[in-house]
This record gives sequence, structure tokens and C-alpha cells, in this order.
Amino acid sequence: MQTYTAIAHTNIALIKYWGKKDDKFIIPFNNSLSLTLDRFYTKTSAQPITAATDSFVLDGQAQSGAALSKVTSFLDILRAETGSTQRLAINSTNHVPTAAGLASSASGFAALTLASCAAFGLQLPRRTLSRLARRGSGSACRSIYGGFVEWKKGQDDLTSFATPLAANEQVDLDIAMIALVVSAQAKKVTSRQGMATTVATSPFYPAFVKSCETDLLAIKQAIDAQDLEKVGQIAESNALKMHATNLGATPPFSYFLPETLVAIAAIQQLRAKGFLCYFTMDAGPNVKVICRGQEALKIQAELQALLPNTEMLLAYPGPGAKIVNS
Ligand SMILES: O=C(O)C[C@@](O)(CF)CCOP(=O)(O)OP(=O)(O)O
Repeated sequence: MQTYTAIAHTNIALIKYWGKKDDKFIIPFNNSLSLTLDRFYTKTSAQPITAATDSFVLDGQAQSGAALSKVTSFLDILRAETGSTQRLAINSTNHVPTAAGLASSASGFAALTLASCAAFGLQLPRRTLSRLARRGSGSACRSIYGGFVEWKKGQDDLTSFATPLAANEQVDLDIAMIALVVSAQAKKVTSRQGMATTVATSPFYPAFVKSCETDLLAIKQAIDAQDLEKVGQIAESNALKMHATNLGATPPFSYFLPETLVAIAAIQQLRAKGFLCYFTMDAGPNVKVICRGQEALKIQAELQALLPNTEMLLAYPGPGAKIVNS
């Protein structure tokens, strides 16, 4: 039977999703906004099979146990939502340096959603695909689209989905991101654990949610005005507020490593020299620099001189998820 192959790209949030209002349906407390990147993606194929159970190959290795059941339970959600009973052979390859702290769950679940729904013989609207991907991992709902993408929190499964910013068609914001791999160490606290602890115990969390509302309005205005300085300032402030909630949790925790602070100091040094460069961070010690696309190679060289042992991965805005010929 025919194989269906999808490609979906990683996205990096500029206004963060950090906490679930509903764990089962993965409904967030606030809207978030991300940039889909061109360089990092997952390629997933799905083939209908007559076997009684799904199979899953990841980066050439047949999966079993928890890795297989994570995919099977997600496919069960897709089958329940779409009425399909079809079992699938899934084959995924990650072109995402997960050791670099670039999460592959967003691109992974977005690609899995597209390939599986095609293999079920379904032609679904993007909004439905975004809702379905959200059930695998919250940020995956944003990887359905390219460029700047907003995840509208909604209030339930039907109303929580991502939409691309109109600015993607209307303005040409010259933006790039440089991922600084300060540590390839596996993080001690997963994003799922981290956000659950913070939501449940951090007195700073409600203030973070409130500030996301104002930050989101301001960053969308800055994107429309092609004001990358403002976009960088807001994104950096929002990321730091997200990480501040973790320090106020019980038990407190932080994703920062000493190398993280060294990288941040280097970015601040460049800024003091007049370069436009800001940073964001996710659930890990690595730092993502926000800069102008046309200055990205210069900024990378300046940062490499300050951080000679740090691997740096440059990426530009990327496309939405799509079905490709296998
Ligand atoms: O991407 C962002 O908005 C910010 C974060 O990357 C962390 F900084 C959260 C990503 O969380 P995700 O992996 O989507 O969690 P899930 O719903 O528990 O699977």
C-alpha cells in the first residue's frame, strides 16, 4: 500500500508557552508566538499495514517500549478523532540536533500528524491538523505553519490551534536565529515536568501569563513595523520571565548552566558594541540568538571569537509542514 511522507520544521517561541490549563487536551494558559526555522526538520513516512499494531522506526532504529507506545497512543488519538481504524508503519528521521537542545517534538508530531492523516486517506484543513498535532505536543501545533505563527490558546480542544501571522505575507522582516550549543548534556527537568511544577507552585506564574498577553500584542506590532530591535527586546524579556517562574517554583529549578551565562554575557557585549542581537531560551541551557538575517554571519563570527568552544547553528525562517513525494 502507498506510503505518505511529510516534512515539518522546528519552531522557536518568541512568546513562550509554559504551562497547561488542561493536561489531557494540552490547552495552554496563554497564547504563544513562534518562528518556524528552515534548517531543522523531521521527515516522517506513514504506510497503512494489515498488522494489528503500529510499528515505529526512528533514525533507522526500530522502536519499542515507551518510544513506540508514545507514537501508538498518539495514533490512537488520531484514529479516535478521525474515525479511522488503520494501523500504520511509521518511519521518522530527525534532522534536528536534539543534543543541541533543539526539541524535535514539535517538528516530530507535526510531521507524524500530516503523514498519518494522509495515510488514513483524509484531506483535513490546516486548522484541524494543528489541533491534532497539539494533542501530541503543544508546540507542534505551530509547526504546521511557516514563518511567524501564533498559537491561540482557546478554551477547549476545538478552539485551541495555531494560525500564521498575516505579517508573513505583508512584511519582510529580515530575521535569523543562531543556536548556541552551550551544552549537549541531557536536561534534568523535561519541559513537561518543568511547566507542571511551575504552574502548580510558582507565585510568579500568574504574572508571567499576564505579561505574555501584553508581550504578544507588542511583539506583533513590532513585527508589523519591521522593528527587529523591539522584537528582540520583547522576546528576550519574555524568555527571562519564563525562566524566572522556575526559580520561584517548589522545588526551585533552573535550566541555566554557567556556560549559559557566559553566552548571554557575550551577546550583551556585542550589543554594547552596537550589534542588534538578543536571545531567547527554552527548556534547556542553550541560547538562541535573534539577529538580522543579513548580519547573521558577522554576528556568528563575532560570537565564535568570544565563545571558541561553542557550536553555533544558523537558521532562517522556514516553511510550514507539507506532504512530499516519499
Ligand atoms: O516552545 C515554547 O513555547 C516554549 C517551550 O519550548 C519551552 F521553553 C515549551 C515547549 O513545550 P512542549 O515541548 O511543546 O511541551 P508539551 O506540550 O508538554 O509537549
